[in-house]
Amino acid sequence: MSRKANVIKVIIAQMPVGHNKEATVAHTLGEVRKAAKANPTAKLAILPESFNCPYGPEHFRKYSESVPNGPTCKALSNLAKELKIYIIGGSIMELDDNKVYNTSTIWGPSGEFIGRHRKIHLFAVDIRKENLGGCTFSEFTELTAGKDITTFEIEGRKFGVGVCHDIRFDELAKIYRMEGTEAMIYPAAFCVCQGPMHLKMLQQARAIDNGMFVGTVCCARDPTPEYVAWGHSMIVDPWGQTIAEAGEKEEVMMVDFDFTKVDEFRKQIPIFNQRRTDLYSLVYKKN
Ligand SMILES: NC(=O)CCC(=O)C(=O)O
Repeated sequence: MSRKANVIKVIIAQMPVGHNKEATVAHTLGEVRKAAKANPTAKLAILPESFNCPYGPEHFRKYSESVPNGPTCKALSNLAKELKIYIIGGSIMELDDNKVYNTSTIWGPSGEFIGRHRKIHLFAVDIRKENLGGCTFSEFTELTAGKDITTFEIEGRKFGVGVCHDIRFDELAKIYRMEGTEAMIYPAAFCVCQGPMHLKMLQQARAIDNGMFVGTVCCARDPTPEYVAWGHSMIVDPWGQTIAEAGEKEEVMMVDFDFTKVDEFRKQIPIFNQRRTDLYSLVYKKN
C-alpha cells in the first residue's frame, strides 16, 4: 500500500458571484491559477457553492448546464489539467433530464472527472431574528435533491463532499466517517443571518463528532442582492480548532491540512470505536 500523505496543501477560493457567468468563471479560475502558481505544492483547490450563478431560485434553471460536459465543467477540467491539481468545483446548477440539481463536481490532475455530489438536503428556512434580520429561502421550488455520498482520495487521504445545508445533518457526516472520510468539504453560501450564529459551531460539531477536518468554502459578500452571503470560509481541524478563516470579501487562503491530527485525534479520543452499535445503528441506504 502506498504511503499516506501527512500534509496536503489546499487553496480555498472565497469568490464573488456576478450575473455574467462567463466573466465570473474566468475571474474565479484566474485567481485559482495565480494561487497555484505562487504555491506549486498545492494539491487541491476548492470553490464556493453556486460559484457561477447568483444564489437565488429565480436564477437556478437559467444558469444550469450539463455535467460533466457543460462549459463550466470544461473550464474546470482544463484548469485542473493545466495546474495538475485536484479541484472541488464548488457547486453549479446541473441540468439533467429537465431537473436541476445543486451539484459539486470533482476533477483530477489530468483533468479527469472524478465524480459529482448532488446536494442531498435542499435548503429551506423561514427565520426571524431580532438584530440579524432573518432569512426566508427555499430551494425546493426549483431543485431536485441528490441521493448519493461522494468521496475521493488524494495521496491516500479520503475527502468527502457535501453542499452547504448538508452540513446541518450529523447523520450524513457520520456516514461519511463510516466510509473512512478524513476531511469533509462543504462548498457553501451561508447568509448574514445564520452565518454568524451557526457556521463555526456546525463545523466544530461535525469535526469533533467524527475526528476529521471540516471545511466550508463560501461566496464573498455582495451586499446588493436579497440573499446576502456571510463569507467567512473556514477550516476546522479534528480537534475543533479553527485553523483558517476568511473575512467577508474576496479572499484566497492557502491551508495545510495536517492529517497527522486526524490520526492523533482518532487514537487519543477513540469515540468511533466506543459507539454502542449494540444499542443503536445508522444505516446508509445506498441507491
Ligand atoms: N445554501 C445553503 O444551503 C444555506 C444553508 C444555510 O444557510 C443554513 O442555515 O443551513
